[in-house]
Amino acid sequence: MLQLQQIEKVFYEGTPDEKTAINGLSLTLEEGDFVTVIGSNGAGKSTLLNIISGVLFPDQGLIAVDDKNVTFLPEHKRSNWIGRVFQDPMAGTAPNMSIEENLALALGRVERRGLRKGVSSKRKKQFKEWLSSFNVKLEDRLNTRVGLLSGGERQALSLLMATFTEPRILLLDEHTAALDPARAEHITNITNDVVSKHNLTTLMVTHDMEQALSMGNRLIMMDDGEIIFHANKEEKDQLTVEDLMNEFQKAKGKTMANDKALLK
Ligand SMILES: Nc1ncnc2c1ncn2[C@@H]1O[C@H](COP(=O)(O)OP(=O)(O)OP(=O)(O)O)[C@@H](O)[C@H]1O
Repeated sequence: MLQLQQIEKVFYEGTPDEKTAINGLSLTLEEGDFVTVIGSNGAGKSTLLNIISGVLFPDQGLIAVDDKNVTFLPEHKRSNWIGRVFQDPMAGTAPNMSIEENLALALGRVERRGLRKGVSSKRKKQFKEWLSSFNVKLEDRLNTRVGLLSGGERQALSLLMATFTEPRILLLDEHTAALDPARAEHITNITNDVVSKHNLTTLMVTHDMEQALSMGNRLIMMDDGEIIFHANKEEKDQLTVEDLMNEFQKAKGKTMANDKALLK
């Protein structure tokens, strides 16, 4: 359902700062695929998500969703079928608006209507149901300003806002990295639940190789804008963190002191 063909993205082309961020990358995702994306700093992971979401356009190559060419479709025209959660809990939600206003806005993006004056009681009931399914105790705080929520609560809300509209593609950009281990685990569990509940086609960037191995049905490793290793479900189930480090070394001829080199 998502096809990336020979994607190329170069920053500052023709200048001394020229940097090839994505280098002839091709990738096809089937409906319901959940791909974890790992790679060293500057490997091109965020650029890849930015190109899929229309924040950036590629210099070359083609992006198709459900066989429709969307390569140069602007970001705002993709927002009704792409959900995205960022690393920064402050991103993706409006801090001065309440939980219910944020949810209504997210819904409005898809239902093609803006924020109405107030939220109907039927809608409030729906919001409460959605929130309680996430087990973060936000269902009785619909009128709380989002800026007052903890990082974990905000990430849960962002994840809900990115998924309750059942987007065609869900993009997760290190969305648990800024959280303490207990909260990160909770968001990880919610992510697994919501992705499987809606059978969402998902790309998740992470620096946590354990997480990359335990989540999803496919894994890709990137370096220098290329996919240097790809594992399907069966292969992934057999892999260890050490295997991933070996693959990285094999592909790049680099020696790593420890997994931090790939993780961070
Ligand atoms: N807007 C930009 N302008 C110029 N260079 C950029 C821009 N965005 C990314 N780059 C460069 O492109 C390369 C890939 O960056 P990208 O952020 O995609 O890597 P990443 O794999 O997400 O890294 P990290 O794990 O550190 O977040 C890097 O060298 C980066 O400096």
